[in-house]
Amino acid sequence: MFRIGQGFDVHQLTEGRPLIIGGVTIPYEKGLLGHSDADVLLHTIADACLGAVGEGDIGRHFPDTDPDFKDADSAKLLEEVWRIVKEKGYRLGNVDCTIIAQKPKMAPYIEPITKRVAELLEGNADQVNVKATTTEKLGFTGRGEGIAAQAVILLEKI
Ligand SMILES: Nc1ccn([C@@H]2O[C@H](COP(=O)(O)O)[C@@H](O)[C@H]2O)c(=O)n1
Ligand SMILES: C[C@@]1(CO)OP(=O)(O)OP(=O)(O)OC[C@H]1O
Repeated sequence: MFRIGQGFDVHQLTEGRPLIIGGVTIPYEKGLLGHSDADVLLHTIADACLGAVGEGDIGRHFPDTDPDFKDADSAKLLEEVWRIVKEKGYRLGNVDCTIIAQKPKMAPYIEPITKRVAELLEGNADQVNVKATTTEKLGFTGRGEGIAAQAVILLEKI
């Protein structure tokens, strides 16, 4: 049996924060703003996982009003989400993600991000695909005001 889930998330770019995407710190003049470390890709993947197993979303599991999650490492949040997925008897089929960012150029970081996501979902790199796109300078992503990410995940019943 298979379950499918999708995720979408957006965070604002601001000065004075590190840019962390997919668990990888990327050198850039701005970082993402959030209650946690604002890792837009890991949040998106966590939401896709939770959606696939009918467990709501990350805000329900890790409220942004809870001081425990202030500046939280989103890898730890995804590990917790993955524990729920495994508890329900699923393993990774594959996950396909898109990072929507005008800048910075993501290409040099796609491989380390893919490896990290595979590690967090206890799969292999060939089960994880990470893409990036600009929005051709259109909209909030195009103006460099924020970064968005989306993901679709397929889980297989063990
Ligand atoms: N932040 C980004 C955005 C895009 N890329 C790569 O460039 C290719 C072309 O992007 P378009 O938005 O013009 O279609 C895209 O397919 C990515 O390979 C990137 O590395 N970083
Ligand atoms: C991750 C959480 C919790 O720290 O906070 P943020 O970093 O603000 O991220 P968001 O994607 O807005 O929603 C989930 C939150 O509850």
